[in-house]
Amino acid sequence: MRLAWVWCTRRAVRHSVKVPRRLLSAQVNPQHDRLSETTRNIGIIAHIDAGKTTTTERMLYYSGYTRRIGDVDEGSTVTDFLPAERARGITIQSAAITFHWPPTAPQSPPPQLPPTFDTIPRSSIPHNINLIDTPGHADFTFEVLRSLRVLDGAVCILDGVAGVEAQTEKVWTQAGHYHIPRVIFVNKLDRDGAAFSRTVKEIGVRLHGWPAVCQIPWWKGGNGDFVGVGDAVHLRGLLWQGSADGSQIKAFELEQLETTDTQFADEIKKARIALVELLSEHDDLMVEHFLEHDEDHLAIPGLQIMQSLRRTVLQAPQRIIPVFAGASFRNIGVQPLLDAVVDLLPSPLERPDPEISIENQTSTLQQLLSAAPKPSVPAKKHKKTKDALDIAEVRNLTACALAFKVVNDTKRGILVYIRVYSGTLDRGSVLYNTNLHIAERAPRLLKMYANDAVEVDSLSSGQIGVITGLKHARTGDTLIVYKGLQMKSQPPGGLSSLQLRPITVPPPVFFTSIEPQSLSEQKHVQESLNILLREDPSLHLSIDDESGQTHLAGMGDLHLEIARDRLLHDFKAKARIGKIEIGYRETITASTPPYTYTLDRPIASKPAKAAITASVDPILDTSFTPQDAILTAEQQSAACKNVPYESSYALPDNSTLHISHDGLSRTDSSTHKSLLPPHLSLPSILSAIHAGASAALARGPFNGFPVSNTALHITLDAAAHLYPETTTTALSMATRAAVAHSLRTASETSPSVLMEPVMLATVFVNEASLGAVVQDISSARGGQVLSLDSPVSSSPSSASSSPATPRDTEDDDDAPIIDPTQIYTPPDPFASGTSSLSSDLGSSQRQIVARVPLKEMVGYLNHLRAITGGRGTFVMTVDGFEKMAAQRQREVVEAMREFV
Ligand SMILES: Nc1nc2c(ncn2[C@@H]2O[C@H](COP(=O)(O)OP(=O)(O)OP(=O)(O)O)[C@@H](O)[C@H]2O)c(=O)[nH]1
Repeated sequence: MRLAWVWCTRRAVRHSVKVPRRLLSAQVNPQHDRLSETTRNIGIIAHIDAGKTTTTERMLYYSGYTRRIGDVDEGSTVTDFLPAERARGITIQSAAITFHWPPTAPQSPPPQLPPTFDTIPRSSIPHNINLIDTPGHADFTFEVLRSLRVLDGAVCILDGVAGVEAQTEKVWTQAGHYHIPRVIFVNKLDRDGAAFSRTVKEIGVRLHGWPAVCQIPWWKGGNGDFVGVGDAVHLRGLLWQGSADGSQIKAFELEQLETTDTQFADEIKKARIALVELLSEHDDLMVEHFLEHDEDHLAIPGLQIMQSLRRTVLQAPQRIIPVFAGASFRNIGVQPLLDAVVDLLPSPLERPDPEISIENQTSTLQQLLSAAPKPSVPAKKHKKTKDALDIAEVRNLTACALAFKVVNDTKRGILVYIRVYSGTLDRGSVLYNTNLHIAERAPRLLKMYANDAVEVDSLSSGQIGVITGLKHARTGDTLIVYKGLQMKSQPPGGLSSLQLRPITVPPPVFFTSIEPQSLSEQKHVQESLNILLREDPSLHLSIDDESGQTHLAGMGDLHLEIARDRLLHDFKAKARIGKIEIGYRETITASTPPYTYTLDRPIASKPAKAAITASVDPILDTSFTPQDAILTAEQQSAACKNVPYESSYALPDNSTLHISHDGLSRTDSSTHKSLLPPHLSLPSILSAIHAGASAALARGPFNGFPVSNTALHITLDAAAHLYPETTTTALSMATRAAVAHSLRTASETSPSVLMEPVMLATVFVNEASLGAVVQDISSARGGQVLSLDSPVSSSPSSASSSPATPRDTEDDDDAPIIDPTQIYTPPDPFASGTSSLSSDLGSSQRQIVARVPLKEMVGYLNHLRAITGGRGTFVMTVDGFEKMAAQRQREVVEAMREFV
């Protein structure tokens, strides 16, 4: 028997399907739901090298989008299109691609939907798949997080030899945090040492869900080459043979297999029984089907099994994890995986209402659109309450989208990838950017097919697409369309502060210096850096006024290495780039008396005069958290204390700013006229002081690192400090000079101390290497081991109660404790020895959680591999910044001096 999608694939490949140019733009409002229903916004997530890019290439090929299969190792893939990605064979920037599954013939009209999917599978109707390929390397975790926000479902790819790896576990948990339904593809089953069963058990134990084995591997003759899969849902064997590109698949019904390969047929039956039993525990309808079919596990139609799987996958939290098998490099298993994407993962219509924040309070988009916004949870650090928005204001909000990625394309310029969350965004719309508070027009809208693009007239709710020609929008910005909005105006009321799924950027812990090679190069270098920053908000830029150097800070050494490569090779910027160094912070230990600085010199050839009084106090915390290190722009600019004559702000790195402005009330401006020069207002003065103070803290007096744990006190005496020539620039410069002087005085009175980033590292090793690794962490690296666990024995509850465990939980305190012996798996023909899988699992893998200074973790992977015979892996996140002991600080400072 030939399968429908085999035929479709061949036909599509033959005709090289090109998506009709106006397919999407032809959609009018009544069709949007139909389009949404047949849309899947999915991501591929996994540990580095598990085979995401290889699998994506096959998906594009079988969907008829490409004519040949790209190869990661030859650097010819479609999705890894940055030269830096192709050179390293890894994915750095997530690429968003649209294709159709099953493939549609050219010019075919949008699909008609049946009244229900009770009698035919969803995968029999062409779906519009927006696929986001995410990077696997820990340095790009933020890129993964950013992608996760716009996904409706995900395929997690596991390496069938390595099993569940550290980064997979981390990303899986993050996806769970966003309640993203997931299916698993166990890849690389063609490789020596592939262990499907062990991997499935690891899924249960380490990913905390019940694996629903939908396919089992088909080894030729029971223990030979990997040739196909046994399909427990539809009770058949699928054999990939007859064509090198994997487009021909032979299906064998169970009855046929019973005569040709009894053992395999028996195993498919066992898998089906286990599947029905498992589903029955989580889905009442499956129990009904089971009873209707006289309790015969094999008699239940495949379609009903698929529907039951879908219901359980869409449950939140997700308890059942469908597992599929294959080897994408050998072109085995990808077409049924695509069917599973369509059949099991949700459409945008089936996703929870997206979170928003509006005037620093959280709510959901639907609550807002129903014109009854009820901000429920006050955002951290903000007490301000919000009046409900005017109904008319909300009605005029015609579209709302999130810019989730910005890419500089050599051919098309800056591409802003967006996901539309409500309404329809039309070509030429004026978009209001609620992060930057500016409006800009969307000149062109595109749907991206990897390197190819199709222009469309509109993008409707649930769709992912690209806007070209935007000059300002950055990754993470919210874009709204407000009826009648002009380019220079802003939407009324709180709408101008509407943020979709706000995300906190983690603090940068590495930095490098960048200097243009010549003055004439300065402009190009600056422009290139600006693009890099628009693309990646986890990069930070600061200018060191004293040395004139620009500092670029990021999340990891690879992160900065890639930024450097992009700058030098992709943007051809001529710049000298320094060594990648750790981003320490420095903090004062003495207070200073008030110091007044008066600026009295021309600025930009115009007379300028302003004065400011500043003093500083140390905040004596010995550590601070990543949340204290980074504040959102809104948090930084919002005064957190509403005393009329005093404004207080939280600053990054656990510092604070207190401005007292006697006589100038925040709540009553009646006195301002007599006290302020006519061209100044209190808000503009406060914002100038804020900017000057932040600039002074960006470079400390001790070693030039950003200053942390410092309370700044500014006094503004309107009568003594403000002059007719006072401008906001002059005020900002005076503040900066006054604060910098105070910091210097503090540092001279009592030496400043350094604070270093400390990481929370989770290291996975074999039992045999445990001692050596623990010894290395605690002695050689000065780390503190917090827990030693066997992942099998550690229950999720004990894991989450441990402060050491970096699992950011799925808000799921009842995650099941999975006993691996209760998980069905087929036998692994290549499993070693006589030990049972569960004891293998329990004894072989150990998990060490430790806090270790970042400095000691630089280059750790190579060392770990050396002492664990290549099997050890680890993940780490910033746990906070801590004061360094005197001896350690001396060593670091000396090393820095040597380097200078
Ligand atoms: N034997 C075998 N090798 C595979 C298979 N799938 C991928 N590979 C190889 O594994 C390596 C990594 O594959 P990629 O597709 O780049 O993996 P990735 O997950 O995209 O990696 P990153 O982009 O770096 O995160 C490449 O050398 C592939 O050829 C498979 O099914 N079998």
